[in-house]
Amino acid sequence: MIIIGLTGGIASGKSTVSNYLREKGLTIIDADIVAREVVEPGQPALAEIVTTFGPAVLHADNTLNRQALGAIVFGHQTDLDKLNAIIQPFIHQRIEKLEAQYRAAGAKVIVLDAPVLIEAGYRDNVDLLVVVNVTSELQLQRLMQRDALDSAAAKQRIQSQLALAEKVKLADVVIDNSQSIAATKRQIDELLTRLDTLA
Ligand SMILES: CC(C)(COP(=O)(O)OP(=O)(O)OC[C@H]1O[C@@H](n2cnc3c(N)ncnc32)[C@H](O)[C@@H]1O)[C@@H](O)C(=O)NCCC(=O)NCCS
Ligand SMILES: Nc1ncnc2c1ncn2[C@@H]1O[C@H](COP(=O)(O)OP(=O)(O)OP(=O)(O)O)[C@@H](O)[C@H]1O
Repeated sequence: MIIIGLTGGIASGKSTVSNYLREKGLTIIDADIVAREVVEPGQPALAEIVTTFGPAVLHADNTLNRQALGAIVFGHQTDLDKLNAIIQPFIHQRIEKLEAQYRAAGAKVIVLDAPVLIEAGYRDNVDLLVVVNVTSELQLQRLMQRDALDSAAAKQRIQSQLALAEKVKLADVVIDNSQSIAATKRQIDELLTRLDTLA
């Protein structure tokens, strides 16, 4: 089974790319979804988060208040490091379990869509690293627009990650998402043709 790692910067277009790959029939593991599952009420990661950051990171119904936790960790590296140390092992464990399930089911190719794939030390677990790239101006503009953030908050989130230019250096394949979505899809089609040839 070939594992394709799909990463990029925040708002660089990973979801846009992975949605198209899903449309084309590929199996996707979405790390953002996994990251939500491991903090559901009753999960050990949530209990550790509350012990570390206090009960203000919970809603009244005991679900995680993501906005409150995001306001603490984005822009405060020490707190982000603490959150990563708690949550990343649970995310890894769940991803490995999903990979094993897909392998057992006979999948030939799976895509791991993870925004902090490289930062989380997952580079060596994937066979091909695809990085979705965009100019810094467009990244900031698209992030502000999508998440209704002001420029300072958007920049804090961008700076919480390894610079996109550094990720590009580690990539096997770079998809440039600075033009139209149609142009991006054409690059993905080319990638799929190359994968077909490899398989
Ligand atoms: C801090 C949290 C609660 C904020 O939740 P919120 O719903 O506001 O944002 P969401 O989870 O949709 O993330 C939005 C984007 O922020 C970026 N981001 C998320 N986590 C991180 C992180 N640990 N480091 C750097 N950037 C991150 C990603 O680009 C992501 O796509 C949440 O991001 C979280 O639990 N993060 C830690 C888990 C993690 O590392 N997730 C990434 C998937 S491996
Ligand atoms: N080529 C494009 N042209 C115009 N807008 C785009 C293009 N690609 C993506 N977008 C828009 O930019 C925003 C960010 O894209 P997307 O959500 O796919 O990024 P992401 O990398 O998955 O982000 P995150 O790391 O936060 O999960 C979205 O609002 C999306 O609709």
